[in-house]
Amino acid sequence: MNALTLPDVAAQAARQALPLEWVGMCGIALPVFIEGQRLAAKADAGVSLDDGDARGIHMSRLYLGLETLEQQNLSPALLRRVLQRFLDSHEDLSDAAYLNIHTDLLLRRPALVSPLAGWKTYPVTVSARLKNKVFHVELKIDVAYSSTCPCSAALARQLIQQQFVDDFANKPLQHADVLAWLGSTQGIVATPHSQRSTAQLHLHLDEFIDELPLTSIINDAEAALGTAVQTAVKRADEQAFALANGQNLMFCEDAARRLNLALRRSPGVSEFHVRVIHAESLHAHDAVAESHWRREQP
Ligand SMILES: Nc1nc2c(ncn2[C@@H]2O[C@H](COP(=O)(O)OP(=O)(O)OP(=O)(O)O)[C@@H](O)[C@H]2O)c(=O)[nH]1
Repeated sequence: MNALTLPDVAAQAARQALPLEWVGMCGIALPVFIEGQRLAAKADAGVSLDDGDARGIHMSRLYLGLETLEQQNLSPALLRRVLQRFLDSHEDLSDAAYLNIHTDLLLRRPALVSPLAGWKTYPVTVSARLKNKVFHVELKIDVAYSSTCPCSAALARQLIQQQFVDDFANKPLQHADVLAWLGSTQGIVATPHSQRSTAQLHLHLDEFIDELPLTSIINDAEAALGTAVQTAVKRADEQAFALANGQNLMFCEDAARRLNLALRRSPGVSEFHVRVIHAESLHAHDAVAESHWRREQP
């Protein structure tokens, strides 16, 4: 056996005494359980280094502190336990502990009309912090949806009206002729442009919340928008999607306002910031709107 002890550089004094706000590891691969599903995740784990004289933190203790995340459903209570373990393993060094978990939530979504269903991924980040015994959790969720430009729709309708005037001027209107005209590209001469769009939701949760309201927030956001992107699609579903788009024409401002009004009613949410991005098909750039809300303190 080697009688030499292993050198421990972290235990040495720092060359330049200075506290640090965050020290840790980013991008640690691990499985997590969310709503009963085992998902591949990446974790960022860190603590503050308040003892400015200490050379370093103990990375391995943070790494090992993540172990319980593999076995139990991700909940605020579990996150708090992990953060407390970070602090307990860094007594006299750290006052604050941080954990981000990045994953893709997989939800099975039904088709609009047909009995089909399929999977959709929602990029999610769960961020937790424990500082001076105050625990804080935030969620970031991306929700994809379709937006049809209301201006483009109005301009297209005007062209269709103009075409109607041209095609039926000075002619007695026959029901069958009008019906055929309505079903032709010669009659419906223009269509509005739509784009795949993303709502980036950043939510602060109440301190004593029991569960992470991931699915309910996604459901609230998709219901508010009315045009969530679909999974398995037959023609009947596509037609229902066309109707949903026609009945939910949206500028990015409309989408941001809809989300704001819906999310402020979501239980357990104390504050949020919404950013919607319409990846325009009219332009080569995006249309973007942001909105913020914070519950008033009683
Ligand atoms: N603090 C720190 N450690 C690092 C860094 N990069 C790699 N490490 C390594 O992380 C490893 C684990 O550190 P510790 O947790 O202190 O390991 P240990 O001293 O064997 O474990 P304990 O006995 O629990 O303190 C060490 O081998 C460090 O060299 C860094 O930038 N900072």
